Amino acid sequence: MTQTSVSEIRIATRESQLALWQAHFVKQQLELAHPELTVTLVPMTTKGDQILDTPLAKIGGKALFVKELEVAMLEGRADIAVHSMKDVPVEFPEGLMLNTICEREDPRDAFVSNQFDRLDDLPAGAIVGTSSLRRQCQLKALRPDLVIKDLRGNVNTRLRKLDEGQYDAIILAAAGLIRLEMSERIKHAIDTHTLLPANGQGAVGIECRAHDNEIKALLAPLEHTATRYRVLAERAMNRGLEGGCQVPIGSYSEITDGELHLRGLVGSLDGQTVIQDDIRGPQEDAEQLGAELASRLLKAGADVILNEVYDK
Ligand SMILES: NCc1[nH]cc(CCC(=O)O)c1CC(=O)O
Repeated sequence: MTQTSVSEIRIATRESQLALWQAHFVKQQLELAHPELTVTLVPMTTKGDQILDTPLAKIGGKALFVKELEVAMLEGRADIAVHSMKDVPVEFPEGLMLNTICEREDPRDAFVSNQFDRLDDLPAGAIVGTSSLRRQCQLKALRPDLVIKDLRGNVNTRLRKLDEGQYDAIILAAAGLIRLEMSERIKHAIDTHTLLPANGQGAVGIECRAHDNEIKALLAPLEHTATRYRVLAERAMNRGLEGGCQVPIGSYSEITDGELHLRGLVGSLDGQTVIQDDIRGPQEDAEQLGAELASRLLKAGADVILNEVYDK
């Protein structure tokens, strides 16, 4: 038990099923680590949850999903916010910080379909649903014959649209399906060499007030060191590319015996140009490795691609 005068932690959370699952998961972990502690959920709807019919890239990107939660923490209506790391903007507002990164779930993208078992089985002209520019560009590069159609909404909405026959297959993060106990919908987890995941995919992070030492002490047992290094490297790469909003960027890292291996990708929206590189180094250098890989990618032509994407 940590010595602290804090007896309650309030978790600001979005109301989507996945967000609630993650908040409950953190609540459970906190209660396990600190049996005396009361943990409550403060659910709220964000702009990102309200605007469901417009591609994310057009409405300002990921920040829309976290703003309300951050304001609640700054105003003292909540103490922590639980995020999917891949939805957390690379920079934090003054007074808040990302304190904790929990152990990563399956980081891969999942192929979900009612008729087909694998990406390779899709016939020419098959309609694949995803709104992620990262998935779109990699899919187009792999299979220029597929038709990629926008797909927004929470996990259940996306599955419903597939079941209604609007798509032949959809791509979702495996982690979301696993957490919502729908892993039977995963026909095939696409290996990371075929489809490079988004930075932080599958990892849950906890944000809190930067100077709230009591809360930080209570969060400490939830930290997973290897996941932290990996996610820090991936995020540093995105930061180096200024990949704050929705962009066709993939970054994924693994650690073997303390050595971190980071792979990065920037692609054009049509999938015609894909720039890839990788870097290795001690896990402690996670952020430098990410920054270094970003500058290599920029030099190799990612700057031109990204400027085009931002202009659109
Ligand atoms: N962009 C929405 C989002 N944010 C996190 C996940 C899944 C879980 C995760 O990556 O931690 C998803 C769903 C998806 O991309 O299919």
